[in-house]
Amino acid sequence: MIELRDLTVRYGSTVAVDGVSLDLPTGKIYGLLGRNGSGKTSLLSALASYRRPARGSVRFDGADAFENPAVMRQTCFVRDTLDVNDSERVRGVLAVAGWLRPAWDHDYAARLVDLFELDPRKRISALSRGQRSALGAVLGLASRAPLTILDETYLGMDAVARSNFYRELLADYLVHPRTIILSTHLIEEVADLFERVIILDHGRLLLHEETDELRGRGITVTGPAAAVEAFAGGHPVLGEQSLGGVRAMTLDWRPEPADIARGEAAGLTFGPVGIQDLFIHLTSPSKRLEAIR
Ligand SMILES: Nc1ncnc2c1ncn2[C@@H]1O[C@H](COP(=O)(O)OP(=O)(O)OP(=O)(O)O)[C@@H](O)[C@H]1O
Repeated sequence: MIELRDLTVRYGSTVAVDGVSLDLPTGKIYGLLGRNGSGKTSLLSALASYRRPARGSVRFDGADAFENPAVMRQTCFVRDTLDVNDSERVRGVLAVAGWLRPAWDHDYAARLVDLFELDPRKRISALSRGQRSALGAVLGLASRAPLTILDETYLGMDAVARSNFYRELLADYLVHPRTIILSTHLIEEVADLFERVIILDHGRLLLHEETDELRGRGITVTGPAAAVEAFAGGHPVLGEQSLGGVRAMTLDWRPEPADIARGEAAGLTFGPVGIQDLFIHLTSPSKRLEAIR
């Protein structure tokens, strides 16, 4: 169990993380979401002992995490800076990771390097943005660290590389379960990987919930625009999209089976709530107070 208690991170007078308390059972994939500047990187930096909290604590299985060598060996924090020397070569960075990381898998790292078409001889300074991201993904996955934190590392990757990354992450996690925290703005793309979702808003914890429960908070109804609008009645709308005469509306409402049957008879189809719609709804300024219900 990872326990955050009243975790507070400050930069001078800026409070980046404001009294966050969270219990994170190990062996799950977490999605950490929040708008720009909401405190995600600051929280993850404190979690990985990169930054001393101004107040509060992080405990791993009861042990204080800050600058605790035993805990730090178990933690792999990959952020976009990669924390490597730009004059280093890819193969050198991988060799150091293999030396530092107790569970590093050399063969797996080599397979990932091939998959992402990385040239091991290249210097870090010569990598494109996407290649740097791919190297971050290799470092994060092949470390097999009990706590693996990926802070928007895959943002620079193209769609093919990201899809390879998501597939690899899930496949490797199923064989080697560990705690993985993914911070991302590509919410809908990654949401299927999340077992739990954590949302930060202005440094505070807005929500920590099972993904399935979140998806069940409402319903998405799709069909001819007029029928969708009639079905929606006055229920709060979390998001909507239109294409031609077809409309999809996400509603903050759990209809009864009889309502669904009535809707289906009118040609409507139903699905779960999109995490991104919910995120936008919950973090838009007027909705913040409704978040914890
Ligand atoms: N080194 C720093 N010095 C001063 N203020 C900082 C520093 N790093 C972050 N902050 C401030 O702390 C707050 C939280 O920033 P943080 O980087 O943790 O947010 P984030 O959720 O990761 O944002 P983004 O999604 O834009 O990457 C912001 O107000 C930011 O301006």
